[in-house]
Amino acid sequence: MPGAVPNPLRDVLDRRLPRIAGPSVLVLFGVTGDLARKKLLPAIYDLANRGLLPPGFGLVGFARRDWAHQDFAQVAHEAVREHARTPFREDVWRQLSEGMRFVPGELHDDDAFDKLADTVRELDADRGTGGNYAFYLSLPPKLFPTVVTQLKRSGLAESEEHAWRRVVIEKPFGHDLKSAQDLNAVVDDVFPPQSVFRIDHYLGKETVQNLMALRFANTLFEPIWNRSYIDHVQITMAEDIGVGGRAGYYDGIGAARDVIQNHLLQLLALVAMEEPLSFTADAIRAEKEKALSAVELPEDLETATARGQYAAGWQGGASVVGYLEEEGIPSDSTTETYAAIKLGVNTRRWAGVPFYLRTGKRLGRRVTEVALVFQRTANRVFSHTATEEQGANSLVIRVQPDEGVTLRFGSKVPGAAMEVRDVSMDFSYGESFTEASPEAYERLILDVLIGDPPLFPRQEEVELSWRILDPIEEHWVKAGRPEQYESGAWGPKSAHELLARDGRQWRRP
Ligand SMILES: NC(=O)C1=CN([C@@H]2O[C@H](COP(=O)(O)OP(=O)(O)OC[C@H]3O[C@@H](n4cnc5c(N)ncnc54)[C@H](OP(=O)(O)O)[C@@H]3O)[C@@H](O)[C@H]2O)C=CC1
Ligand SMILES: O=C1O[C@H](COP(=O)(O)O)[C@@H](O)[C@H](O)[C@H]1O
Repeated sequence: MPGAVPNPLRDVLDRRLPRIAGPSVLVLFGVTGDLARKKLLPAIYDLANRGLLPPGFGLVGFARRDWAHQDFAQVAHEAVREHARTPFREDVWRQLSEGMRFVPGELHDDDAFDKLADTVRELDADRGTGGNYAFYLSLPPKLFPTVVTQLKRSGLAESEEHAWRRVVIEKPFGHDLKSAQDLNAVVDDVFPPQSVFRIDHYLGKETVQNLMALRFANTLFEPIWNRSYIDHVQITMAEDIGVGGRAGYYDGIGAARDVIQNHLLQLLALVAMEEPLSFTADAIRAEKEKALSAVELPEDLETATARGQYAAGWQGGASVVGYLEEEGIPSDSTTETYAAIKLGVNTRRWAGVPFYLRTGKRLGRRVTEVALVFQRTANRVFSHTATEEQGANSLVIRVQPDEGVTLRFGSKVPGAAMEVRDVSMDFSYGESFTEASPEAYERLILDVLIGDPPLFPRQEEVELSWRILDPIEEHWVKAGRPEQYESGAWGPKSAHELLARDGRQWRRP
């Protein structure tokens, strides 16, 4: 019986069937923010355009603006025109915008929440969304408990028996272990675990999901995916943008809490974990949790970490201001905009293999990649000069923007001499697939509306990640001001020294 054959990719194959959201209302908090404008509203339109939202879908925005419904629809229209991936279609937009409502208010204001509850219920009745509501918290993290408490107080969190409620919580979930546990206690008091969707949008990226396909659907990589062959792993998330208009959110949070605690440690978990029993949420999360539990911090955090703050410089042919001169940033801020850390993973597969993680704003260019750098061969039969242009073999998963995978290895240079030089074998999504990659938020919002949890970290993963980061953050508080680095360069000197001490260097993506 074919269905009985164990096949870990079966769940993925099943996903080729169209998955369409059922009737529902999505309530979006923080609708005027950067994330909502650039990603969430365009993703909702793209889902509608692809026919993955039901015709009666409702969208309610909430923010501190004196807007009428049509003002919100106008803002959403501009966001969609500017950032959506699919072509603009008037009929799709009309249907979507007919289901849009806006409620102005402060999150602490009970009256505003009561108005929100009335608006959602009226829309539900108008559009026939069956009492199914999802609440998306695209807000500064300190406001998450307030909203969850208000959802309970206003009765919005409570559903009739036939309907569902889901809450989507943006990252970072807390700012340390204790606050993550406190936040979870608040959330847990209002929503059952299966209704809580902690978003880490990196898990929605095709290239990140492909890590599992690459490893577990091929015979080629897994046998060498271990300490016997791999010298070290580098995980890089570099951005060329600065803090932009997000001072209020970013200052005091910093690069490590903003993206290492979540995106980069999730990438580490996907690289380090063992093959899950299946692609169900429980099976994947269990393996990621084992990997995160095995993470070890080096003893000397001073030499195993680096952090920096961007100074003025040149980027894309223009001069840019330093972090301390950005609007809304205190001139004595010690928030880091660059962070690098060295971690170990104490498992049979990885013992002794360092994982170097780095992220920063205002770096040379925008690129995210995972590079597995292999041990060098003895090169016994080659003269030193024959291999001087050869580096270590590497397998690079190019997460973005040039999505694909590169295998780098040495090859004979044509000619009479036996000379070896590095060459690349490339897989590029654009060339290999006719199907375009959906934007991560498109995939994740759809999963929320369908109620499909595998791409959402659970509380245990969040807590394990804070356990890794907390001692580093504590060390940095004692260490004083972060080192300045020039905008447009590749981070502070201490980050380069971190690898140089180990006889290695950062890849230049
Ligand atoms: N921006 C990004 O690229 C990404 C962001 N995220 C996450 O998304 C979340 C939001 O980030 P981002 O959009 O960048 O933040 P912004 O600072 O750009 O937006 C914050 C939003 O929160 C609203 N808000 C703030 N205080 C209140 C309040 N007291 N009452 C009502 N509304 C309030 C603001 O509304 P108002 O107009 O009233 O001020 C605004 O809509 C964060 O958790 C962040 O980590 C995750 C991945 C990427
Ligand atoms: O989570 C975040 O991610 C964005 C970068 O996202 P990407 O998908 O473009 O890599 C980052 O700018 C932001 O600071 C952070 O909160």
